[in-house]
Amino acid sequence: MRRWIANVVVNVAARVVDKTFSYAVPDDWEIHRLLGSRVLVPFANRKLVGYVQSLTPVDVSPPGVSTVELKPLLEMLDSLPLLTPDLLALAEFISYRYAATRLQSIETMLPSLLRGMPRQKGKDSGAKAYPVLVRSASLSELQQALSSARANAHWLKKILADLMVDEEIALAKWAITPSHSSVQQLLERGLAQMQWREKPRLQAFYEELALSSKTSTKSLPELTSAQQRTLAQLSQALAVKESKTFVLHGVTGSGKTEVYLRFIEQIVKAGGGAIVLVPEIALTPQMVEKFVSRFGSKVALLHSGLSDGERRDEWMRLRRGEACIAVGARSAIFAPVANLRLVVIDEEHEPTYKQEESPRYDTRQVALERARLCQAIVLLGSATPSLYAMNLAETGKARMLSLPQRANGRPLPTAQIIDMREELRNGHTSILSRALQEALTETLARREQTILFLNRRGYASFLLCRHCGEGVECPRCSIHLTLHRQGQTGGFRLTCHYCGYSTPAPERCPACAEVAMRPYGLGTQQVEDTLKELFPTARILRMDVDSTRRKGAHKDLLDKFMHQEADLLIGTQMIAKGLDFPNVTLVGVLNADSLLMVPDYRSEERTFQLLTQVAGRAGRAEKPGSVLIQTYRPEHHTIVAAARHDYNAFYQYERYQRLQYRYPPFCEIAAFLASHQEERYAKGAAERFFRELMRHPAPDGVVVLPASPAGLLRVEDRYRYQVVVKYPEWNNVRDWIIQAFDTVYERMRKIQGVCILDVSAGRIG
Ligand SMILES: Nc1ncnc2c1ncn2[C@@H]1O[C@H](COP(=O)(O)OP(=O)(O)OP(=O)(O)O)[C@@H](O)[C@H]1O
Ligand SMILES: [Zn+2]
Ligand SMILES: [Zn+2]
Repeated sequence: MRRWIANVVVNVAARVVDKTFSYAVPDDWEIHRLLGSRVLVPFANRKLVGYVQSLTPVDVSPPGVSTVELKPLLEMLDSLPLLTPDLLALAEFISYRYAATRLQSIETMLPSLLRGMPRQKGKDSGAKAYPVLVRSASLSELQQALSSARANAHWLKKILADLMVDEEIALAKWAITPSHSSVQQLLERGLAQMQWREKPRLQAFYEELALSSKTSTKSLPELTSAQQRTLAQLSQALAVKESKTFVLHGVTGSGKTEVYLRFIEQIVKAGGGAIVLVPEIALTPQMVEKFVSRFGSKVALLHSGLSDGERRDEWMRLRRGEACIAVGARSAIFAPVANLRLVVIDEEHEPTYKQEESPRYDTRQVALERARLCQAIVLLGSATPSLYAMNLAETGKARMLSLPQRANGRPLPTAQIIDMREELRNGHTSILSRALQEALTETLARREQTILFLNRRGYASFLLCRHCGEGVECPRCSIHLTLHRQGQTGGFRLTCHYCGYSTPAPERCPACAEVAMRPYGLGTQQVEDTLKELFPTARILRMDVDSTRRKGAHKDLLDKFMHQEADLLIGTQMIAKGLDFPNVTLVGVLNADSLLMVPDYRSEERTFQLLTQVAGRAGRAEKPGSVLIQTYRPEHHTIVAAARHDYNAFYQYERYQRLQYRYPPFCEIAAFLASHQEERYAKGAAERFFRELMRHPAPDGVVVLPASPAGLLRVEDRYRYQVVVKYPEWNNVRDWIIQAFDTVYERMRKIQGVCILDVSAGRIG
């Protein structure tokens, strides 16, 4: 007789219990439902929830005598296992690759309502059950039943005819209840079965969208030859069924989305599933609409804008196979899509694909692993592929696909660099150069639309005393407070963009008490003011974190702009991504330099990406577009390359720099962060970690930078120190790093109790 041992990840957060615990599976349990399910286990005199990570058979002879003395599992908590085998394997990968605990890795995959102890579905669960009839006989049997039905059995004939078309139909279609005599007859004769389905709250949304766009789906555009070529290569890879990675480099407006849609259509027709990742779903409503209107409720949306209940419902629809396309932000990479054939990462270069809390995974890397486990395809799409993606292609781990022209055959907008030093020399101090003012005037006169991009929200970057030169810092973070105006006419406040601290803007300098405070550094609110003065009749919208706090505000603003109820849209990077407005012919970048000044090895890459994305919003339909880039550094190679749409020039230069100074993708970076309310503890912990590392010889090719203050020394009242390690490959350094980490982690926990050490492994891009 065969018995089973269940290896369980128990719901205890401590790092010391980061292992699986073994329990005996009671003999009468259904083993096939157990793997990946939640179970109740006895643990240190308590009953805790755990996740069954694996099952081990034990051959027991003679029957009834166990070779191991294990406590038995107490209860199975899921009727359908939450985690499929590929997700269980992926969780293992994540805890190994990003130095996270097994529990963290599993829980990061699940919607919060499906973590830990199952909750009773309360009023808010939203999932309402509705009855469906499911065909349970062959078509010929149904045909037979239909032809032998009595002439006046209208209902029966109608239902039978419908069931021959659709395998499953909601009773609502015929507006009848389960007790209807025709239904009862079908059930008795075994021709159909009654089942209950949960109705997700988002269903109404899907139905509405699908209806409103019925007309547009009829007229799908004919693919361009480049799109056709791309699709053909993807289809070929799909046919072989092995894991392949593609980097799709398509200029802005080249029709990447259409390629995703057509490819997914093929996949779904063949019974496969897909995951489509977008940087931030709230910022890409147009993308979501395209998917839902093409695929209806086969799409499940997964993102942070949903309520917990909605997220759970959407997740379960995928798990039960009712939906097969997951569209969502970063964490949708863990969507339980069955028969997964494709993962699309749109705008793969976006920083939001890196999770900045434990487990600190890079979505692109997780996607590659998941695809490997499922023999699926990964498609990394971008107008400005990241250095990471390009490196995959160069090292033979991915293949390049390209869409070098806009889908409608229109040229990319011409871009002009405006030298702001020249403006100043000529006595023009306005935030808008003369050229941009003129272009704006003309665009307004033509009744076309303009987008102005500025990378800073609020009114001004900071307040500075003209008398003593002091600024105002956040009392809890080592950063200057940003000046904000409340409402259209309200007073001014100083706000911390890190911790949210806010205080009325002082009239007198807090340091010297002089009335000499002046704002410096342009913010979106100030630009809005200036534009209202310059163009009093223009209709202006502002889009940034502050103007889009209300749920749905983002979409409302975009809809307004889309319906041409405004002439001018001012915004932060929120407006850079994926928007497709046909009437926008002018794009202005107010201060390209502010992007370059961020002290980070990625700031030039980021600048190039943002400038290209923003510029790409202009002239997307029939009318030609133009782009004006204001800068104090007109010769900077990044700005020049972006203005020329010269990706390759930028890429070659940047690649050389990264190689020369050894930065990702030519190595990986792991950072260890120690933080504490008292500076000496944070510093001490980081130093201790450094010493602990040094006690063992470093593997080849590893560089360790000694403990130093993190980018921002203090955030939310905690001092932060870090140790940075550069290494060629995680496999070779993992054990060396983890032993030092665990040692220091334990010691610090015991000595100071509150000192947190955080490990961030594997910065790859
Ligand atoms: N084959 C085609 N013929 C005509 N128009 C097309 C075709 N394919 C896509 N389009 C249209 O071209 C526009 C740009 O397409 P899409 O938004 O997919 O581009 P994209 O490559 O994702 O651009 P971006 O990177 O700027 O977001 C859309 O309005 C889309 O409907
Ligand atoms: Zn002062
Ligand atoms: Zn702060």
